[in-house]
Amino acid sequence: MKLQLALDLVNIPEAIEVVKEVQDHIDVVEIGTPVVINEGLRAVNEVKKAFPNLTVLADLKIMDAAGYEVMKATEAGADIITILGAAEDASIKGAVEEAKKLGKQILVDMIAVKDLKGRAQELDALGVDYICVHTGYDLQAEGQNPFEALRIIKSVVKNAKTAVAGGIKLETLPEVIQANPDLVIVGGGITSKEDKKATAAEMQKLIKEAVTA
Ligand SMILES: O=C(CO)[C@H](O)[C@H](O)COP(=O)(O)O
Repeated sequence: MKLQLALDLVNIPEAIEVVKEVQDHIDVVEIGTPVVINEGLRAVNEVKKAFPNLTVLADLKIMDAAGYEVMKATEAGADIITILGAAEDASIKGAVEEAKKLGKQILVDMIAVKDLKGRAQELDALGVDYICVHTGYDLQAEGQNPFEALRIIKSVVKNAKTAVAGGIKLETLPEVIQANPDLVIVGGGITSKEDKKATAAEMQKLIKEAVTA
């Protein structure tokens, strides 16, 4: 089980500062969709250059022209690129094919997918690397969380790794860990804290304890 830090509400220098602080306690750093919208793929490039040993995920939430966008994110230095589960199968196949060619990975974000079970099974058969349940900010604001969705996809996904995102905090991490995802994605649960390093370290500790238990 790995820990991914999601950076959404920062510019490039701020992103680099946050990663400097927590780098010893995370496995993956996500350049969030708002950062890519504000700064472009340059954000992926700058963070990868600053932290070549960290896995960098570009949260492009691709919906179309998938092969091309995966190629551009890869050129910028991304190791994992996201596509939406709601995209056409042709787009998913294009993303997977391009990523495999370039030695990169595809994470499918299931945000807004209604038939989680059915779509997860289809995506699993299409050879994606990760299937991620995600309660976005707009549904978090309505009090929703991704915990039940994680249990649903865990019951059907056979080949892909599973991931979970959406408002996860130190206090809710134990419940997430219990469902045993391969990747736990945390944004505000770390970035909103005064002591980001200590929070990430505590999260990493809980994950390590669970993995070795
Ligand atoms: O992709 C995202 C928003 O669309 C976020 O990166 C993801 O939800 C994780 O951030 P948080 O833990 O703050 O919810």
